[in-house]
Amino acid sequence: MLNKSIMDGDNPDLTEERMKGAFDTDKMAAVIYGSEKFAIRRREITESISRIPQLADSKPFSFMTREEKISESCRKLSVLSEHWNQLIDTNNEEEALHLYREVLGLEGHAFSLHETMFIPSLVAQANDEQQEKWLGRAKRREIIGCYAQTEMGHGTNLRALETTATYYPSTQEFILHTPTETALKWWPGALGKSSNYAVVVADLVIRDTHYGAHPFMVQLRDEKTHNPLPGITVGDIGPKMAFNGADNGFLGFNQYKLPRDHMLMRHSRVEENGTYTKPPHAKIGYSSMVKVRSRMAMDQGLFMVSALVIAVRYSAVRRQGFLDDKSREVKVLDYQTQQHRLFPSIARAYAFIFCGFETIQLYDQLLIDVKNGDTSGMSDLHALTSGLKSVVTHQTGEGIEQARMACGGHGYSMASYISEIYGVAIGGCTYEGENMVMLLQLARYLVKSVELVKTGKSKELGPMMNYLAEPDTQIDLTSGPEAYVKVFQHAARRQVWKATDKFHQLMESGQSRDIAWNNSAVELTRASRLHTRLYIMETFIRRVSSISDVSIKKVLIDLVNVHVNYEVLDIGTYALEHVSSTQLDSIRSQLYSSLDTLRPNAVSLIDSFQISDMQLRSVLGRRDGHVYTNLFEWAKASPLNQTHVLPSVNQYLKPMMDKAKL
Ligand SMILES: CC/C=C\C/C=C\C/C=C\C/C=C\C/C=C\C/C=C\C=C\C(=O)SCCNC(=O)CCNC(=O)[C@H](O)C(C)(C)COP(=O)(O)OP(=O)(O)OC[C@H]1O[C@@H](n2cnc3c(N)ncnc32)[C@H](O)[C@@H]1OP(=O)(O)O
Ligand SMILES: Cc1cc2nc3c(=O)[nH]c(=O)nc-3n(C[C@H](O)[C@H](O)[C@H](O)COP(=O)(O)OP(=O)(O)OC[C@H]3O[C@@H](n4cnc5c(N)ncnc54)[C@H](O)[C@@H]3O)c2cc1C
Repeated sequence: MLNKSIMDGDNPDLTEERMKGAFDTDKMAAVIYGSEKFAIRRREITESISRIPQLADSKPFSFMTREEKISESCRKLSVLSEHWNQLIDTNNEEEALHLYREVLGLEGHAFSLHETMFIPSLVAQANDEQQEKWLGRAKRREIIGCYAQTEMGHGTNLRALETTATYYPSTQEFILHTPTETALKWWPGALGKSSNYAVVVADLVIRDTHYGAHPFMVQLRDEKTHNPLPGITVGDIGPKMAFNGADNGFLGFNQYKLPRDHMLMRHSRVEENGTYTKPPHAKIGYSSMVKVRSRMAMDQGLFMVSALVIAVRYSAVRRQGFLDDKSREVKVLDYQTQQHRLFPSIARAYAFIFCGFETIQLYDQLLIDVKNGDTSGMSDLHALTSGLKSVVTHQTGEGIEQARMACGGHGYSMASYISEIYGVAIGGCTYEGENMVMLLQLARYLVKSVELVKTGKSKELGPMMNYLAEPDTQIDLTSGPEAYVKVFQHAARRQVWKATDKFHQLMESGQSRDIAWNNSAVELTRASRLHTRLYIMETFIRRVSSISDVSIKKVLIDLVNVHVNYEVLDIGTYALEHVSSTQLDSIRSQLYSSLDTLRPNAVSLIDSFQISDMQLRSVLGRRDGHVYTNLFEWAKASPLNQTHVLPSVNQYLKPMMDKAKL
């Protein structure tokens, strides 16, 4: 049996799809998750969780109020705390994240920022003594932490953060203060009600000199009573578009005293007498953001996959309309439009995850290099992850929304759960740097790279930038996926040079640097997107080329073909400058035939992600495919259906109708 999801009693339409799969889904899982070892560990963890009934949702999550969701996730966290060491290797971040996803899903929880930003901030920013003091406690979850940087008035422009940390040598203390309403910390996940500690980013002030954003370890609540400490105002910012299981919060300080050694001092220092030592790289304090951005291709890929698991499985059991055979309605997955809606997103999800593995490794390496005093890789990774986070979040949003529409009416129901996935994923366009802003960060790097080429310093180009110095060449589209890479290289190079030229010309015409930049910004963001999409395509092809298993490689090449054809058509207006409209027509035909080729493996490709029903929380996406019976059961569980007549009917509608009858 190649598709390891096949089980007796499943919907026969799904079983039929799984029987068609031409590759072993366990082997594909090993490719997706980077190693056979981790793919096996994922399955073992999922299996162990299923043997602990208290870890299951106590009722359908979509019917819970916000308060119930928060309480439910805390209940599960307390159950988890009894089993942590048996379930996972607690030093393995990927195992921990898998456990969180399986048990707590994606709507957020008390530890939402603890693993992803609080601990990483301590790892990257605290010195050895500080790590000794806090890291163990954080890892053992004796304390709960978050990352409090954004303020009501400023999130993007970190240089304008208003919260101050003023150092007084006489007492060897910092005074944290929130000088205005707009200086309130606003948005940090799990800050409002759960966390008792935070890494707070504040403007360091010593003897009236402002040194800018620096991280501080701050206790917010009493460890015994959990009450806010004197001088601290903290609370929840209210319901959001999604992610409502998390208590994103506000935080204000009223002349709050903090001992000197609570500034995280691995890279910059304040001595007892107030002498300041600056860090080896000006932006080293931003590393927690780079860490999260380096994870986002992977995490967003998994969000998109969740929506696709639901939409593809449902499309295989949903029958509507006819093709040739008029005796039985077809699976909607057989419609070309449905395939065109879903398959390119499957390809992107695979591509994002492969990129994600690469950037996570790059961050881990950078962390080691920085600890050894080498900060030279920071700019490259900042540029790469800034572009990648922006492109993947945007395309993930598009892909999830298409998946929702691909499920027709039931896709709009919370029974599909796709709207929740969409709401959570789309937050990624904003958090960790608003997408336009981050595309412009990459653009700075691209412009500098063109300037290097223009001044004959191509040898100094960073990784992935050499193509900017190469001349356009003839493209032979019959030469395989590499030809499509060439199309992207041509298009990205042309756009990067065009945007840079525009920026330079505007400055030469007398505009200041900042105004010229702003007047070139749309073209610059286009350049960043093309460059990033080129990187995604190259990584995808490189990863697939490295695979040795024949059946896995074959289906992934089919997926690459969908990807390259779709992507080139998607940038048609840029591509037309390098390929003819006749060539584009032939790419279109190839795309349609690549959709056809992929069709028999569609269900196995998404099954290979091995996302459990517990995590999916979707009636439409159930592994067994028994959608309709369970849809009815799900609706019956609605609180509205627990009584035949609602109090509001007796209170308002009935009197109104009775009055109308008089
Ligand atoms: C969730 C956890 C648990 C389990 C997970 C399990 C399952 C997942 C399921 C659910 C999770 C779902 C959702 C998660 C939910 C919530 C999200 C979580 C966290 C969110 C956190 C946050 O949002 S934290 C706040 C983030 N804020 C930002 O990103 C702010 C953006 N702004 C900036 O970064 C900066 O202000 C700026 C870079 C835009 C500008 O900085 P500035 O100092 O002004 O610098 P510039 O003048 O522009 O540039 C000067 C040079 O410096 C270079 N630079 C800038 N930054 C860096 C850097 N980081 N590294 C290296 N170099 C850098 C820049 O390029 C310039 O270089 P030049 O050479 O051109 O001069
Ligand atoms: C779900 C979620 C979770 C979050 N979690 C945390 C957290 O844990 N900790 C934390 O500290 N923060 C958190 N945040 C805050 C988040 O990081 C910020 O909202 C984000 O960085 C964007 O900043 P902003 O809100 O100031 O947007 P703004 O900068 O006000 O953006 C508004 C508009 O202005 C544009 N704009 C701004 N500056 C420029 C520029 N220089 N050039 C061109 N256009 C520009 C943007 O593109 C956007 O269109 C979270 C946010 C969300 C939504």
